[in-house]
Amino acid sequence: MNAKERIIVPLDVPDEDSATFLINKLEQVTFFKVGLELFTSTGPKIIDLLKSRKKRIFLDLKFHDIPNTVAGACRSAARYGVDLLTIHATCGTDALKAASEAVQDEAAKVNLNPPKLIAITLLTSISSRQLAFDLKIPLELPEYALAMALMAQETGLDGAVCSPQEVAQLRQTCKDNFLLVCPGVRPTWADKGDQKRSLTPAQAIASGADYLVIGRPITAAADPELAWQRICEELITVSG
Ligand SMILES: O=c1ccn([C@@H]2O[C@H](COP(=O)(O)O)[C@@H](O)[C@H]2O)c(=O)[nH]1
Repeated sequence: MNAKERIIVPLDVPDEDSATFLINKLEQVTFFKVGLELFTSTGPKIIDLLKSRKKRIFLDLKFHDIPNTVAGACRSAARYGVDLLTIHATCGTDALKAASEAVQDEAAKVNLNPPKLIAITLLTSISSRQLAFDLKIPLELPEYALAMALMAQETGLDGAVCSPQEVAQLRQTCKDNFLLVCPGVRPTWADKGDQKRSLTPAQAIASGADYLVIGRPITAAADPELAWQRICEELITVSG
């Protein structure tokens, strides 16, 4: 995979027209993420639109519910034929197993490739202080993120979402084929915004990330295509 294919651009916009505008501006981008804002607005229409443009799709709905409910949601998502799908690791092992079985089973029924089901370890907007004081979790942050990733791996998930600051440790400990997807990535020239545990794109790839989710540094730039190209050039120096 070349550096460009490792960048996933989130379409964090309110409607189909705004999404279409970005997709058109970013012609060379091959992988887009559809999250809560856009999917809640457009429903599956946006999936059809991206497929008609031959784009890869990360459906980032971050399921978090009881086993029966997440399994049902995963069945519905598996019918879209998307590439990546998220669930919170904190659903626990029963829900993760049910979700994983559901995507495999439903995709086979409809004769599609199952989406890679990946677990959110700890949102990249959470700091160590918030982990301790807001979430009341007594572990150190890297230890907690690793525990969530290992639980996901043991329950049969395909990968995890983690911040670039934890990815080296997860890469060392998890299996080679366990996908590691990093949001919270920021070039030195971009604003961090609400992201608390960021590294640059080149640092994240050098630390072992398979994919980088990079949104506002590209989508909020005056020239999104130029911002994307600048990031690609920075990445080529580490991954070719
Ligand atoms: O822990 C997480 C999980 C998902 N995200 C999503 O990634 C993008 C990041 O966008 P930026 O504009 O680059 O901050 C966004 O869609 C989040 O929902 C995350 O940031 N952290």
